[in-house]
Amino acid sequence: MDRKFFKVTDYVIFGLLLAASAGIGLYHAVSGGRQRTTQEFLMADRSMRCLPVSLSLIASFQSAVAIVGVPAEVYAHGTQYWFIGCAYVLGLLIPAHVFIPLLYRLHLSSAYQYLELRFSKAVRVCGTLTFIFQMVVYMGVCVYTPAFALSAVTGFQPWGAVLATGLVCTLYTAMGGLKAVIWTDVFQTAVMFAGQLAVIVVGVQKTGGPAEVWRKVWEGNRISGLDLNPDPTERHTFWTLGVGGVFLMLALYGVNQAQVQRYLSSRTEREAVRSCYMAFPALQLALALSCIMGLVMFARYCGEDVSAGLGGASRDAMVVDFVMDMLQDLPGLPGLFIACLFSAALSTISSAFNSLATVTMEDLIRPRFPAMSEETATRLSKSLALSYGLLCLVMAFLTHLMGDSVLQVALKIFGMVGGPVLGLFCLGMFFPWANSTGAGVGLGAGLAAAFWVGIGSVVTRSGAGRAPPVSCSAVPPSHNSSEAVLRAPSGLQRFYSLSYMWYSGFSCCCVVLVGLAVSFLTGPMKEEELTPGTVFPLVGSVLRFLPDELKFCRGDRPTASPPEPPEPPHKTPNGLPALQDAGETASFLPDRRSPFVEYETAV
Ligand SMILES: O=C(O)CCCC[C@@H]1SC[C@@H]2NC(=O)N[C@@H]21
Ligand code: NA
Repeated sequence: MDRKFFKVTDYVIFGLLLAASAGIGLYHAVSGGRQRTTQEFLMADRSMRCLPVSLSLIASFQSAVAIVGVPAEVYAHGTQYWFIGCAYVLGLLIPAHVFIPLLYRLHLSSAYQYLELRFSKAVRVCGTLTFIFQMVVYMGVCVYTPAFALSAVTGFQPWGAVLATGLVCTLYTAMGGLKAVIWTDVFQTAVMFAGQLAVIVVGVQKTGGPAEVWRKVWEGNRISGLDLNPDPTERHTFWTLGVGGVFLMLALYGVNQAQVQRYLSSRTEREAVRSCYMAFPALQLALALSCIMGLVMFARYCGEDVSAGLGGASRDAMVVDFVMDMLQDLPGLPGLFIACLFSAALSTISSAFNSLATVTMEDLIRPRFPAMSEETATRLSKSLALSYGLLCLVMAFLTHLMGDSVLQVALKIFGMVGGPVLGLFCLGMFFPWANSTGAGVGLGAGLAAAFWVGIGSVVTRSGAGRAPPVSCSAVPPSHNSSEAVLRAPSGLQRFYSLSYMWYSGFSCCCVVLVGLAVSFLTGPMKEEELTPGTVFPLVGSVLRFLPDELKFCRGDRPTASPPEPPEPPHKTPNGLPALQDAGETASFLPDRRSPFVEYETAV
């Protein structure tokens, strides 16, 4: 690939992006409460409205990985990946109506405090450490991707870009806290969409217009139909993306601290729920833009077949090469696209820093030093954000060694690590019998199973998903070509060929099944032992319809008239009685009130 160098205007645009991001961070460092308390630094004073929160929700898990990885995926395999958009429906509805109501009313700062309320301090620490591992590895991918894609085609010193990104990001995150992170996310999401749109408009125009692009992608068999193949080892089908993708979305938008912190920073529960709804169209737009970019790239290059010999990683770099090819004679636009790439990276990395600092503070440090003063805690939180910044630069280097397509690496991380954490929360919220031992053993089993299949698939090089040859004429769809027949794996080989899109669902179910089994073996939880508000009410109402002998440990309930209910709690918007008033923290002491929140109206 010939090296295309930036012109002055490109450097100016890119510099403006970094300056604007740093500026927003500085503004929040010197305005409002000047970030003097952890409530402001980590929780934005719980004052955020739904618009910035919804854009920040998108930005947190839409990084350069998606900007580069999705077009490369569509270029090589067609638009099958677009079906992950079907997972966004349940992937946002369930967080809005299950996770947010339950977590918001417990008035938490960290999602993992829930695990202590429901299970034990040990389970909370395990959940926190698992989250930290997931985000540190993911951050490495997010820092590495734009820097190396950029250096592949512009001679930009890669580690210089990594340092610039890391430093600017650490600067505004460590100074401006969650408010700065959310407002820079809003700005960076706008830059991200603008950059992708520019590439698509110019790309279509340079490839002979929409009709010509459509003809080439259609003949090149890049428009995938609805693939209902039930085989779980088939890399991308409607089932792996539309159903397996729901578990992936729940692992991110339901229980991941970066997203939960945004829900908890909303001024009311209704604002948090609304931000979930508003995230839906923005997520669909982001997905559409990156998939269309891949199609335009295919229409542009299908005759030149530049990607056949390339591996996953270099196919990612090809996307940036395509963009430079399209935009090089339009001054400022290459700079805009690079700004888009780095905006996507910055908004994800800053969210990761801030959520990592929050859980480290709230889940690991503060419980050990309860007497710590507010300003020490705030200063410590800022230095934590800084240290995580440096750690992610190290992780960026390790990513360099992975070699796979970055989209694949990121989605595997979410599956192998996010899935088990999702399982832990589901075990706690939907299965009242689950106890701490079950939760701990279940989490371990889920992680072990996920790493077994994940590492097994890398070691045996199975489930890689052959890319069909790239040519303009119609090529046979990849899944029924000859090597698929040869590839029919059996036994353990088949297990290793499980589509990585099933990792979240598979590991989540492992945690729940093992967790329940161990809980029943070691004595299931009794109703009175549960902290109020830690089990989702749906379970309570379902149990009410069960015949009495199946009722959850209610056998010992006195048959006399039940004790008079405590003063009726005031209602929340959706009819559920509020478990905790705003200021209260959830009571750790078991309470006579049933953990299944009885409520008059159906949800
Ligand atoms: O872009 C990244 O950094 C990670 C790849 C996308 C992560 C998942 S895919 C489904 C959901 N939609 C998004 O935009 N991000 C998450
Ligand atoms: Na992002």
